[in-house]
Amino acid sequence: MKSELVLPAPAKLNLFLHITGRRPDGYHALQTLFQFLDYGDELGFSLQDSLALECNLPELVNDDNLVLKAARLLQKETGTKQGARIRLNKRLPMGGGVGGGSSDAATTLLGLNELWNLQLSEMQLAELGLKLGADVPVFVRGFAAFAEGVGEVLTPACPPECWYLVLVPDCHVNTVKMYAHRELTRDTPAIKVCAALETYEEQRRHNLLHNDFEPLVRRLYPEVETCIQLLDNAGNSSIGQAMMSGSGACVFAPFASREQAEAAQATISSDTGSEVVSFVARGVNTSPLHRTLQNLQAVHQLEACTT
Ligand SMILES: C[C@@](CO)(OP(=O)(O)O)[C@H](O)COP(=O)(O)OP(=O)(O)OC[C@H]1O[C@@H](n2ccc(N)nc2=O)[C@H](O)[C@@H]1O
Ligand SMILES: Nc1ncnc2c1ncn2[C@@H]1O[C@H](COP(=O)(O)OP(=O)(O)O)[C@@H](O)[C@H]1O
Repeated sequence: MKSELVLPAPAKLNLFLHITGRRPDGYHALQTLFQFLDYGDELGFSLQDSLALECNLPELVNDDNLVLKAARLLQKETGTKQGARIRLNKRLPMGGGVGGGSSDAATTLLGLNELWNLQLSEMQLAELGLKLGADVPVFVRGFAAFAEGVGEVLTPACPPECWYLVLVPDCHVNTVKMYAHRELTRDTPAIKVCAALETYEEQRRHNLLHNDFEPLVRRLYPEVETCIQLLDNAGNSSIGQAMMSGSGACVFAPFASREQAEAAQATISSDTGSEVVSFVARGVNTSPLHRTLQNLQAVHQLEACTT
């Protein structure tokens, strides 16, 4: 049995999201604060001659899957003839605003870089990642960040690592359609990088954080509006406002402890007859992917020392 490299593909939250303009190429200029969650998909990589994807959701096995796109891009850029069997265990909601597809792509870039011993730097992989999607670079770099540009200009940040209750509304929000919507707010004044974290702290204390997609998505998708209200009603012990992540549909509220987040989750479950899908996860400023890779490297170094 060939050994498998097993790596996490964590979710992200946008702790605020400001759209500050529209570029000539149609992409939007953003300012957003990314934090990872210790919850996500899992991928397994093992060497074989050709490239093949397996998934617990068979409908995801197609050429448009970002995992296969990332693997092919890496083959093309490096000229490697190596292949891989890639196993994707999908847990994250799709089109949920928590970056599942982008995170899968980033984990594939880092995983195959290891498996195929390509020795590309994280900067090189982040540049490749940007060709796959604006959210891929932050997952490749693996640090919580204040992001600008289209989401790829990253300044490390350390927002509090609190616990989040994330609700998954029963609807799929199309990111492209939301970006193209004529009623989207695109003129939020830009803030300076050096002031961004102070602004975050200040706005967080006064429940003034905002996501420019949120008013539009709440209006177009009643499921999202309902979930925000559920969080507002159940979140007595919440330490901040309920918000939407990315272009939706997921919404979240922060808590000081796992127990408090789980208590709010239980209240919502009993109020709704367990109809709303949700999960509790911790916000982390270093990606679980990078922690796993560092641990693997430490094990390899130890093995090299003892043999
Ligand atoms: C909204 C955000 C916030 O983090 O997240 P999600 O809700 O998708 O998780 C991201 O900007 C989503 O990034 P991502 O999902 O990687 O977008 P891409 O695949 O690069 O782009 C999909 C389409 O969205 C639009 N797009 C994307 C990023 C951006 N800064 N401006 C845009 O206008 C473009 O029309 C593009 O063709
Ligand atoms: N590995 C993947 N996981 C999830 N979605 C993927 C994947 N590869 C491609 N996609 C496509 O990308 C779209 C958005 O994916 P996703 O990253 O889950 O959304 P979001 O960024 O809103 O969280 C999906 O609707 C799907 O069509």
